[in-house]
Amino acid sequence: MSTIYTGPVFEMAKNQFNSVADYLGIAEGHRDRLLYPKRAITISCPIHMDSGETVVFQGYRVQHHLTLGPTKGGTRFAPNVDIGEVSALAIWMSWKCALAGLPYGGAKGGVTVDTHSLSKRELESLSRRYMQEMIPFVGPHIDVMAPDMGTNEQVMAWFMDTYSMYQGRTVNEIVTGKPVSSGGTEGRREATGLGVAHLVARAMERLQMKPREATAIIQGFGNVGSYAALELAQQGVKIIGVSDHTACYFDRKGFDVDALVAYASRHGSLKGFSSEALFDPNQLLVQPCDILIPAAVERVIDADVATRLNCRILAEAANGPTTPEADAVLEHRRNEIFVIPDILCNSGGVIVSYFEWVQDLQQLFWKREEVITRLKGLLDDAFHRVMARVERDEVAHRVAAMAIGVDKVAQAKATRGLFP
Ligand SMILES: NC(=O)C1=CN([C@@H]2O[C@H](COP(=O)(O)OP(=O)(O)OC[C@H]3O[C@@H](n4cnc5c(N)ncnc54)[C@H](OP(=O)(O)O)[C@@H]3O)[C@@H](O)[C@H]2O)C=CC1
Ligand SMILES: O=C(O)CCC(=O)C(=O)O
Repeated sequence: MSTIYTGPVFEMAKNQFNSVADYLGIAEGHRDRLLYPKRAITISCPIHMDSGETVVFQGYRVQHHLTLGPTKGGTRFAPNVDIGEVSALAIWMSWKCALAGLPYGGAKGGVTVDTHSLSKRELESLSRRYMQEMIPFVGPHIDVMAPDMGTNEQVMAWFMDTYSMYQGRTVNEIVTGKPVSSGGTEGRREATGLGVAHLVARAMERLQMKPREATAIIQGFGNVGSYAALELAQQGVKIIGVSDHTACYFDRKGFDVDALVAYASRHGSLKGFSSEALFDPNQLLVQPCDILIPAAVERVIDADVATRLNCRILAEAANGPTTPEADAVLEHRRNEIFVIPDILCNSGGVIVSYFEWVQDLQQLFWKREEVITRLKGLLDDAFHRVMARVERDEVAHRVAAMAIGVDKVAQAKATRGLFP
């Protein structure tokens, strides 16, 4: 099939899917309908810049499948966003939601933009224009957006407000990851990082590792990386390496995570935090540690890096950090490195987004404790199902996790009449 879906990130999602389809015995003739997105929307967002000129930004939204309910997924504002990347991210959302047992298909959206170059007013204009252009294609029972790289609670509030003004009433349930004051839920801000740390704790239990003796390195110090660091530090794990786009630090003595978070929120990045601990970002992932957490962009662990990894647990907080070639290396190293695959590892975010959507639809709001208890329950359930499959079929952790997700979507399509 010739398609618009191209590029290295899409090829990765396709390659992973085909490996899982081989394992599940899905016939060739049924694969395209499971893999290729149902809808891909491309928009142009003309924005009046502070300079007086008008700049047109390209935006996307890809809705992967509609079999289990509305589609769900984040919106990414980043310089290299393209239709292939967004489609891969939407496909991964589908397997992630199905693995967690959420009544959603996957979606993802984005705008090709470097948000660091925008003023707050320009960012608001772009956010509002993006949602305005998407109004015909989204809805609380069609497609529900959320934050991803480069977007945050404020952007979600602008999305919600733009959609609500069009409807003439407040429609909280159109997006998740909103501020609590605008119909957001307690716990969503920290949900992804907290979920990562919770699953790392489960992995440590299985490996009989003690958190107070463990060290961690985290690449990416935004929403996910910073909350994962805070939660792991609470467990007693020593954070010995951190990085963002602007700086990279490594110190075997460990960092004061509260100080890192306070610095990053005051300065907008980690740049300037320390001059003694500055480190080469290209060497960070291969430093010796117990827990390695890529929490930034895709494809940072290729075959070469995988060969040189020096960790016991690889917790994939980012989407798609590990290439299929690296997976082949990790398969040989399966007794050395315990992988928590992305669609399991970072699923805490969409799980609490689901809770937010449910609360908004009911206009009945839960206490933080209830949100977190339910989150941990769903994460534990998914973790145990993945581990049971790994043990039963002796497959890699990623294959087991994806197989549960793909199988659920395939079964739903079959009962609705896709497969004869
Ligand atoms: N937010 C969520 O709820 C969820 C996010 N994810 C995934 O987690 C990852 C991070 O998302 P999120 O934390 O929300 O995004 P943010 O935009 O909040 O943070 C991204 C972080 O990654 C850093 N970064 C970007 N490029 C690089 C690089 N090449 N090397 C090192 N650091 C880099 C950024 O640095 P700087 O600020 O300097 O640019 C920033 O610290 C993404 O893969 C996302 O898809 C998955 C599930 C849910
Ligand atoms: O919270 C959500 O709905 C989606 C989060 C997301 O984009 C992701 O899990 O990759």
